[in-house]
Amino acid sequence: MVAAKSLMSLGGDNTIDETLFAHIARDLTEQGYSIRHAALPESLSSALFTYQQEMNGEKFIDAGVGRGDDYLRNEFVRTDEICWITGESATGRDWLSWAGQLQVYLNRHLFLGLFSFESHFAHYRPGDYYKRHYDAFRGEANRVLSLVVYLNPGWSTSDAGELVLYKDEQDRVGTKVTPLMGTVVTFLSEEFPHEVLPANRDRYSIAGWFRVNTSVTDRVDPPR
Ligand SMILES: O=C(O)CCC(=O)C(=O)O
Ligand SMILES: [Fe+2]
Repeated sequence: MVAAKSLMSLGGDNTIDETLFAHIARDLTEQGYSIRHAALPESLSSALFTYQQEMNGEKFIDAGVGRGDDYLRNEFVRTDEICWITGESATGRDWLSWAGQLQVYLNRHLFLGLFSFESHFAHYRPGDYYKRHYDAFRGEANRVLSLVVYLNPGWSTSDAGELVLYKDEQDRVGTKVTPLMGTVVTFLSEEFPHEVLPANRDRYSIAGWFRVNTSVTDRVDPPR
């Protein structure tokens, strides 16, 4: 019922593609990360692109302020600006619904116990970066799976701004991901250090995290 509803709200050619979810699940099982090109449903990425452009920077805040989780962030390591996606707009809801379906699929097939999802738009101006970091620290945070999608049509190699995903603490080479429209990256938050290299043009993306529920009697986490 819920699935049927969000399918309808995506409309047009934007049917939920379980094949993609299956590929992501297999990638995660085999290697702990997944990089899929031209993967996000096209009408969803173009709606997100338009929405993001129309916000015109007004709702963005410097990354590193604004949420309880920000102990994971630090202005010395990142210079981008962000805007949390709350589901106030139809486009935001379509995005959250798509991520929700991925969550349900992964829980069903990989038993990850993903409990909630949070995400934000990010804007890296030319020269902005996010130094090598983990999205979660082993045993400390409840972010278990990171999800990044890119909203940059026509990105070329000379635009730089790649995500570099390292396979472990020792890896200094990594795998470079071009932040091209429609690419979907998923990885286990505690396992893979990664960084965003400076770009030569404005770079737009959505970064999100699936969390497990680590609430205890006197502490609700994630916060309501
Ligand atoms: O934009 C990207 O490629 C990754 C962003 C990131 O690592 C983060 O926001 O934690
Ligand atoms: Fe990250």
